[in-house]
Parts: sequence; C-alpha cells; structure tokens
Amino acid sequence: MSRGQAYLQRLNDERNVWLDGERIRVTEHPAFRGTLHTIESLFNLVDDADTRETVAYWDEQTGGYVHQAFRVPRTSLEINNRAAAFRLWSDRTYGVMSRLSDYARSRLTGWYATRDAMAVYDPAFGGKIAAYYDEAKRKDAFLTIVQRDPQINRALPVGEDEDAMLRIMSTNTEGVVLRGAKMVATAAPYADDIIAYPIQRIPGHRPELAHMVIVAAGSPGLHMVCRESFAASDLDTAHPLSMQYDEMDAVLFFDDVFVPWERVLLHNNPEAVWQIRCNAASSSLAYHQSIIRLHSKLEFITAITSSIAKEIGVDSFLNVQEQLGEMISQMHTIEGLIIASEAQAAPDVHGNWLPSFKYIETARNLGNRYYPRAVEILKTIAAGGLIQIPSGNLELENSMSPMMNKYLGGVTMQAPEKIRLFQLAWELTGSPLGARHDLYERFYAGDPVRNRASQYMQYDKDRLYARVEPWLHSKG
Ligand SMILES: Cc1cc2nc3c(=O)[nH]c(=O)nc-3n(C[C@H](O)[C@H](O)[C@H](O)COP(=O)(O)OP(=O)(O)OC[C@H]3O[C@@H](n4cnc5c(N)ncnc54)[C@H](O)[C@@H]3O)c2cc1C
Repeated sequence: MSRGQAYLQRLNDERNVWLDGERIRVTEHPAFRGTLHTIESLFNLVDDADTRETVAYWDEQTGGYVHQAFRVPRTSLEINNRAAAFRLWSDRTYGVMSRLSDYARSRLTGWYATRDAMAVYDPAFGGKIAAYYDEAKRKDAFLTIVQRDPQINRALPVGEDEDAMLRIMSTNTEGVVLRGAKMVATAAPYADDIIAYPIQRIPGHRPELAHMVIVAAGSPGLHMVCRESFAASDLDTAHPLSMQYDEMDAVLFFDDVFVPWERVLLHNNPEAVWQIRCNAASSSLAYHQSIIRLHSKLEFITAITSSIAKEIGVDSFLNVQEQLGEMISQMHTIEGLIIASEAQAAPDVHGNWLPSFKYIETARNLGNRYYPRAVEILKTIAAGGLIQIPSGNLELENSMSPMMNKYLGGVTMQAPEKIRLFQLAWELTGSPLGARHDLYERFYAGDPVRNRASQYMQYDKDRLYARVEPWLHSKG
C-alpha cells in the first residue's frame, strides 16, 4: 500500500465531520475527492525515486524516509534541504494549498528541537513531545493546528466568558476532558491529529484555560463542522483549482472530548503555554514554509495576469506594465526575503540552525497585503473579460463554435485556451475559492494589525533613536 493510500485509509475512522447539515465520510464524499487525491499524490512523492531525495531524508531514528518538515536542521544546508521540499509541494499545488501539514509538522519539529529549554516550565513536556514527534514521523501523520477561540465577544477580557474558551472540565488518572470550540481549523476534517492551544496570553488566575493538547481527529465528542464546499465535481472542468485544491476549513466543537495524558503536552500552565506560542524555533521553521508557499502563489497569479495582459493586447500600455511590474516586485521581494532568511540562518543555543526570523516575519507581514493587491491588479487588468467566460464546461463543438472561435480568441490563443486562462483568473478573483484565498492570506498568520504592531514592539528601537540623537544637540 502506498503512503498516500495508507493516509486515506486512516481517515476511515469514526470522525464526526459535518457538511451541509449531514454527518459525512470524507473519503466518500465528492466535496473532498479532489483535495484528498492531491494530498495522496503529494504524500507518495516521498517514495518516488525522482522526488524522494528532495521531499524527504533518511531518518536514522525511524530507519526510513520521512518528509523534510520533520528534519531538525543542524547545518545551513539542511535548511536549504527543507526549503527545497516545501518548494516542491507548493509549486505542485501553485501555492493554493497551504495547510498540507508541512507547516504543522515544522512547528512540532521546532518544539521537539528546543524541548530541553521547556523543562523549567514543565518537566514532563520534553518526554511527551519527543514521543509524539517520533510517532508522527513513523506514521507520516497529517497534522493541523488550531489556536483561536470562537468570535463571541472579543471585547471581554480573556476567561470572562466561559463559553468563549476551550477548557478542561475534568481530569482523571487517564487524561483530561475538554469542552468548548475552536476556529478556524483548516484541513482538520482530513487530518490525523489536531494540535490545539490558545493564541492569547492566559492570565495566571485562569490556569484551566492554559493547555496544549494533541487531539485525534476521530475522537468521540469532537465535531468538525465544515464551511460550504467550493469543490467542483469531476465533470466541472471550468473550475480546475476548486476541483483539486479546496482545502476545507472547519469550526471544531469539543463536546467533552477525552485526551489521554500523553497527549496533554501542557496542562494548567499559562506561562508554559505562552512560551510554546512564542517559541522561536517553531515559528522560524513553520513560517519559513509559509513564505515559500506564498512565493509560489504570487508567481502563479503573476503568471496568469501577465498571460491575460498579453492575450488581450494590453501589455504595451504603460499603466498595465506598471501594475505587472508591481506584481513582479512583490514576487522578487518575497523571494529576496526567503534568500536573506536562509543566508542569515544561524544556530540557536541548542545547535539547531534556524532561518532568520526577522526576514520571515517581514515577508509574512507584507504577504497579507501583497496577495489582496495582486488579486486587485488581476481584476483591473482582466476587467470585463472575467465576466464574459461562457458558463459550464468548455464545449466548442456545437453550433456556436464558429462564433465562439471567432470572437473569444486572443492575440495568440485560440478560444479554448483563452477561455481556460480566464477560468483560472476567475477562480482566483471571483469564485468562492478566490474569496476564501483573499481572506486566508490576510488572516492565516493571525491578525495582520497586531502582527505588524508586534514587529514594531519587538524591534530594538534604541538603534533607531541613536540615529537621530546627534541631531538633537547640534547647533548648526
Ligand atoms: C481562511 C482562513 C483559514 C484559517 N486557518 C487557520 C488554521 O488552520 N489554524 C488557526 O489557528 N487559525 C486559522 N485561521 C484563523 C486565524 O488565526 C484568525 O483568523 C486570526 O488569528 C484572526 O482572528 P479572528 O479571525 O478571530 O479575528 P478577530 O480577532 O476576531 O478580529 C476581528 C477584527 O477585530 C480586530 N481586533 C480584534 N481584537 C483586537 C484587539 N485586541 N486589538 C486590536 N484589534 C482587534 C482585528 O484587527 C480584526 O480586524 C484561519 C483564518 C482564515 C480566514
């Protein structure tokens, strides 16, 4: 059985996935067919002789090949190896699939790599994370992470509204029982395990809200309620991206979900949870993947926009060239920041090599503006062409074909190719999938407002103040 098939088989458990008001089986429902097929084929690249050395590495601990996201980089070359694996997966999916588990695996790898430092906060954490890291590697587990609690009333101080926070209701010798909800859990309906912890700092007087757990997606009492599916059917060739790459988002309801102690990584410990949330190795390794994925997506949307500009004959106009130039600058800026983060990688106190976070953070904080701007440029250049795409599947072999061919062709393309090009553009700009992606890029890494403010707050501003200091006392 292939690695991809083994993954799919694991999804045939008793998980509670709800779509359109019904409990469904993800491996059988058409909404998941294209997405699961894509993930299956990506997983199989680890065993494909042509891609194995890029996507995976030989792991002494497990005696097998495992995905590079599990690699603890001990040299700068190993950071480059990780990057090559991320690039291959994201290029194969044009950056449109973001939570393929390489982000969550990287977070796990960062926590594992720095587990000794956590001993001062919780002596049991190191052993638990090491055991789970080993298990996830051996299983080639598909992981996802969820941090946010439901959007009930953000004005209330943390912990004031009981229903707003995932909390431990009881404990026994076997484990803990969780109640509450979490949002947004991308990919959870087809994950093996979900890593959950709070995004915000938990006050010291509410320790029962401060936990970090690894929840099996098939746990009794865990209900994953999906948003509407954007996946097109196999027959709907007009929506090729929606057909293959609709990564599902879900809200998770924990109706007294039991989690065994070995998967309760942190318990009643606000300071430890905050340290995990801010762990430098985990953030650096995980967001390195995110910005490589972002680069693939910017390249894809730039490619579509440039092709459209050429095909409708507007690429000679100065205003169009200026906007295409802006897209290319976006691409190069993110590429440059990726290169800088790798070139300035350095070992931490544990000997783990980490890409430089200041460049990664900058790319992440630019990305939430770049992608929406790229969509805006694509709409501006493609203009009315986006809305003159014939509906349904492309079928030019009918009585309309002479007119279609005559009027819907482009500068060099015949009507069928040009319509396909515009279908891609519509998927990114006007379809439900496109709207979701615009939102995703703005928010997937957290609130962009607070992320940018945090970059300012963390920055060593004394260096900046020193630059103006001499002028403050000059007499000239
Ligand atoms: C498509 C999609 C997929 C996602 N997938 C995942 C995932 O897989 N895992 C995961 O953990 N998360 C995921 N997220 C969620 C993401 O982490 C959150 O959307 C993000 O952290 C923002 O939180 P929120 O949506 O609750 O917005 P809120 O925090 O409710 O913010 C709403 C608005 O109010 C403002 N605001 C709120 N509170 C404050 C404050 N204290 N100070 C100033 N301004 C404030 C914000 O700036 C924002 O404009 C996903 C989000 C999207 C859109």
